[in-house]
Amino acid sequence: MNDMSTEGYTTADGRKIGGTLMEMKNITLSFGGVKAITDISFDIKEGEIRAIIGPNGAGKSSMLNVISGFYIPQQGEVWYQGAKRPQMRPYEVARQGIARTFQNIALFDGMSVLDNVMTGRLNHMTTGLFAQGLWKGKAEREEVENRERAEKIIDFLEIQAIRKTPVARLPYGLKKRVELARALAAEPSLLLLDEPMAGMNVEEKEDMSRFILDVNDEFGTTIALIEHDMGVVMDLSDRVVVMDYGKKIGDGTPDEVRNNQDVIDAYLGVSHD
Ligand SMILES: Nc1ncnc2c1ncn2[C@@H]1O[C@H](COP(=O)(O)OP(=O)(O)OP(=O)(O)O)[C@@H](O)[C@H]1O
Repeated sequence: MNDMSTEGYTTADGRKIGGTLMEMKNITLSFGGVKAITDISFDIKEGEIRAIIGPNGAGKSSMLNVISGFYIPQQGEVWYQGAKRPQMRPYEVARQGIARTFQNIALFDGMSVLDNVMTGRLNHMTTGLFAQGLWKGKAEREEVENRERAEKIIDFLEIQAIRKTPVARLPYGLKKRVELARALAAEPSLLLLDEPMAGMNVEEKEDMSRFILDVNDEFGTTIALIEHDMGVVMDLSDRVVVMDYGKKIGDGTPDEVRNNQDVIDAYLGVSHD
């Protein structure tokens, strides 16, 4: 059965957005007595930058974890590339082309930037150790391709100068960029960013915003990001889902969401720089 909408749209800045890539249908997720997500539905279209925002504890991380297969909702369906997704482990979701970054950086601290980015290529290594022994040529070709791809992304995100540096020595903002590089190395169809700007200073936030826009523009990558800070995402996103206490209270373009009374109420008294 194909439930994929072909309906796209054109953004205010003239970019063409395609049909539905992912659809969350009536998702409900509880932890014991705590309902983290209550009956939420929304879609993500090909090529768009889609944000999920909301105050503390709204359920944003839980939703990202449902998309990436870390949490299995008690109710609802996840549709991806036109098919209902069966229950899957996170590594299987990753193999389907969904890559993510984490709120708390999850890199290999002792390894160089290049080696960390190379770990993003693991899903593209078809030759296992045994096969590498039998078909040395194929394994070598694959290694060269993987390296070329990693280097291309390193150039693109302007981290060439630190490609040999162990990640542990990098400042926070650069670590976040390396994490983005690693996720991109997987050539994802859908890139999930978990609070990519959290803990950053204004300049780092501006850099990260620019890289997110450039990635979307250059590689056509569909991006879904969650963010606490409403101001940051409004300039960046094509459409925004707003969550509050596990419920969806708004969904639309940044302008629509900004003028939504429920959203204004939810954010009143909540500081967001
Ligand atoms: N593993 C868990 N076990 C129990 N409760 C959880 C778990 N994860 C989240 N929750 C609860 O679910 C609700 C939603 O949390 P979630 O982390 O998804 O919100 P959030 O919008 O991402 O918040 P923040 O902006 O603070 O990161 C909260 O009440 C939280 O305490």
